[in-house]
Amino acid sequence: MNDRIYVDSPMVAEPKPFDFRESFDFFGDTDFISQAPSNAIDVQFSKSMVELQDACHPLCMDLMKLLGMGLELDDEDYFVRRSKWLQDNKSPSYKTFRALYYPAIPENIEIPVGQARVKEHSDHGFITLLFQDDTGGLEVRDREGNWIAADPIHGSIVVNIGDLLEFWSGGYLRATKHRVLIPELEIQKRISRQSIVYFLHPDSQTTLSPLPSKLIKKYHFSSILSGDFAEAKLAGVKSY
Ligand SMILES: O=C(O)CCC(=O)C(=O)O
Ligand SMILES: [Fe+2]
Repeated sequence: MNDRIYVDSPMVAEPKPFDFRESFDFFGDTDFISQAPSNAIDVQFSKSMVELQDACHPLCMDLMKLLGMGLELDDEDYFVRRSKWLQDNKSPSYKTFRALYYPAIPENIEIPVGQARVKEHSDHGFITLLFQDDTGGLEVRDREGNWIAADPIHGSIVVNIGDLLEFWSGGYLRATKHRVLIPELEIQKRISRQSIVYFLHPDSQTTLSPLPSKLIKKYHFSSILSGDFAEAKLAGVKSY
């Protein structure tokens, strides 16, 4: 499961609003990168990305513990225990570390009405760590449906709840809807934006069964493997 995926978004010639960005995903076991010769630029880039990804793991562990405590689970390590990839890079999981680049929009391209850098969506996984530069444009939706600007705060990251955690918690925790708009100021429209996102998923073999939490009153499902849930999401299945 060694994979690096480059996704190139079309910049022009799409009739409807499209996502205006490029991304580079690190998925699966990344050990092969540290063994690669270190002269090529993309290898340097990859090594830095993997270093940053690994550096996130103590934080991932803390956040998982906090979620366990917040849900009043007797075992506060409930989520940590189901994410063996935190210690063992080879433990299969759909976790994905993504570098995003939103190119400056050239002056000769008219920005269509409704054009976003990323359209409204929620992420598929457990939680997402989101690092953004100081360009701005990221917005999150609250429970009342209002959009709130998640303005960049130096030294901070945004943590979003994903579809998998919404499902696993029987809807008690809601997946955060978010989008990235093109800021109004003309000058800002013509600069690029960068962000890095870390989509966390439990180990693929983890069974998502009702959580032992007194806070969750009702469940509408019995169980599914985390890997099957992620596959279904990637295949566009909407019912989860
Ligand atoms: O670039 C951002 O700030 C958000 C990216 C995002 O939401 C995503 O890739 O799922
Ligand atoms: Fe997202």
